[in-house]
Amino acid sequence: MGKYEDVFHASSEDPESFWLAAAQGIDWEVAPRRALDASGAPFYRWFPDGRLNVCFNALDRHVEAGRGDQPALIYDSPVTGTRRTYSYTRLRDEVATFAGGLARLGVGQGDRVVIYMPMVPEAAIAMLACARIGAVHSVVFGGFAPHELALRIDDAAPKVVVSASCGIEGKRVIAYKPLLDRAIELAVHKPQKNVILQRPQERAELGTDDLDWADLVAAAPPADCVPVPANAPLYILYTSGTTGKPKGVVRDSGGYAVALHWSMGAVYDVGPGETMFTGSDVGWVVGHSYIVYAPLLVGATTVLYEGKPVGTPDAGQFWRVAAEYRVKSMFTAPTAFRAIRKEDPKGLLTANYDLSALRYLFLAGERLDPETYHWASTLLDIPVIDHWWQTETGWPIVANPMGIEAAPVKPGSPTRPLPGWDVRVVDPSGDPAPPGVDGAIVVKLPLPPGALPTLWNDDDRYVASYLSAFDGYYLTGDSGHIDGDGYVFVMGRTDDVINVAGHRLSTGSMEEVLAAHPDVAECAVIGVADALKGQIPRGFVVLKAGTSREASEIEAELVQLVRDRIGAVASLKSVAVVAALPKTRSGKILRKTMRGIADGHDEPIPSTVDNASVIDALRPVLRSPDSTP
Ligand SMILES: CCC(=O)SCCNC(=O)CCNC(=O)[C@H](O)C(C)(C)COP(=O)(O)OP(=O)(O)OC[C@H]1O[C@@H](n2cnc3c(N)ncnc32)[C@H](O)[C@@H]1OP(=O)(O)O
Repeated sequence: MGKYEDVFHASSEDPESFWLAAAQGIDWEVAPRRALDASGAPFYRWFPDGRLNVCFNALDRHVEAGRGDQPALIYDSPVTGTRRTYSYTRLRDEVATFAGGLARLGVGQGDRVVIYMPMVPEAAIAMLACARIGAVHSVVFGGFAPHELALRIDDAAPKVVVSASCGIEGKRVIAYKPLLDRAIELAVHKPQKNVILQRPQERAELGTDDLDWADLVAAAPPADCVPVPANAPLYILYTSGTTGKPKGVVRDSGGYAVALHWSMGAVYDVGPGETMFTGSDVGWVVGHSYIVYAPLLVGATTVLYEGKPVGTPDAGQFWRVAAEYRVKSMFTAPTAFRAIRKEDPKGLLTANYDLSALRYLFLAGERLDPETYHWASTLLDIPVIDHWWQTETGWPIVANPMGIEAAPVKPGSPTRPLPGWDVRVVDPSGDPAPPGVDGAIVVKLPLPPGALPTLWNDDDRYVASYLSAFDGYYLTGDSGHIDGDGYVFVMGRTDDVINVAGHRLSTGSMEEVLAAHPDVAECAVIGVADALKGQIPRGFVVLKAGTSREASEIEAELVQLVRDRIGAVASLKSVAVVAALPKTRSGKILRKTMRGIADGHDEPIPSTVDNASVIDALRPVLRSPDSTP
């Protein structure tokens, strides 16, 4: 057996010993004597008798161990021309002070704090400050519109919201405060205070419920770490479901800390004093896990980058960051690499930088197409590691573990399941699919430490969404197959969630927005293949009888409506008014057929179709987004 097989075998034969051994990488106030508590199955808990503080593990313990002068976080912002290095001591002190400020505002253990911020170090400081005092943060991605922020505020019911005066998107300055004000207006729950980081690019006008970040910290005494039970929630992170209401993924403290710490060595091969650069956003789980928590938990240096892979100002910025900070592991989404390749197809800009420290490129967040894989691995001549995981899981499910053993790569596959993950593929009746045959990808319960224990305030939805399709298994919502060598191939989704530039979005929630337009009788939104973003959404609407307005006018309104309600991140740029939508005889819209045709496949027409001529009429519109019916 190879080393991977040995480790995997150890994790599945005796998970209790395996995870208790991994737990030794964490400093506990009370060390756990048990790993798994299955007494409440299907709700599983990890390290039920342990107590810890995640912020202490991320910061204080490294200072106490003599690493206080080492860089913990490097802020690199080409859009503002700023570079700032936080040593572990400085980051610990700034986090402790902000935590003291939050405590002064009445935030205590278990209270929620919503963080709606651009990619500035204060976003990470606010997250760690919550962890320090046992508060639960919920970071909302800055590309979401007020309506989406309001939904999250209502669900999380935060005492305080932390935000900034503005974000910077390429060359555009986006004022955040009006978006926050609008969200609070829309929300039923009203936070007691908003803490606003004033940025020089655009200062916000503060109201009576607002506090300037600088004023808060100026008057705050530093707060100590508050040890919490391992099962205390560290954060809530919302993700798209099949309806407009996002799902609040809960992350526990102990299991997450153990899993992330273990993954840094086993998967990413990054340890104390080494540097990781994750080109993502703190609003996504990749940002939570591999910009903020995991690198700090192991005493590494993390790079927090405010900019884009291209255009800020050029396609060489990721190489610059890698060279300047001697990055060992770089992690980003395939879309970022497709964008770089589009701008610099031969990768000529790499020649300007010393990439000798760069050992690995990790890619996740969406399917890695073989072309991008080959381009990146030929250009960089280092292992390019596709890996697969989800907001729900918190850390990778399937990956080629660089710290254990590098397996031969099969382009199109993220390789084999990591220890802790018993991944299966099943047919619709729950029977195992034979090797190479596509089906639903599921994971046998219990999920390992770090994965979601439930949804915020919604155990029923947790069971209904993830556990009820196949008894004893977690439904990933992804489809694919496992080949004869145990390699997993993730091919797509089984629901109406789409992946646009590594952003997980619900077509159902976009349909809800289109359907709310007064002229729309019915609609469908589908995700179609896109060379740059992987997938993009396209909308199709049928107008109410008697509507006499210009179709183009309504189409433009609908595009704007989705942007206003969900946010720019939805990337819905094309909505077409059509005469009818294809349906089955029972009235179900044939979205899968529409998607197949739009993607240029020879899509079979289902025998249940009500009126095949509707499909014929729609075919040219589906094939070309610009053609009119
Ligand atoms: C493994 C578990 C997971 O999957 S966690 C999720 C992992 N996903 C990621 O890390 C996301 C990776 N993608 C990216 O970083 C970006 O999409 C990259 C590749 C950099 C491209 O960025 P960009 O060119 O802005 O395209 P986009 O599709 O992201 O943006 C669409 C429109 O939204 C806007 N937007 C984006 N972010 C913000 C923000 N924080 N605040 C305000 N607006 C934002 C963009 O500017 C863009 O707007 P517009 O349509 O051009 O006007």
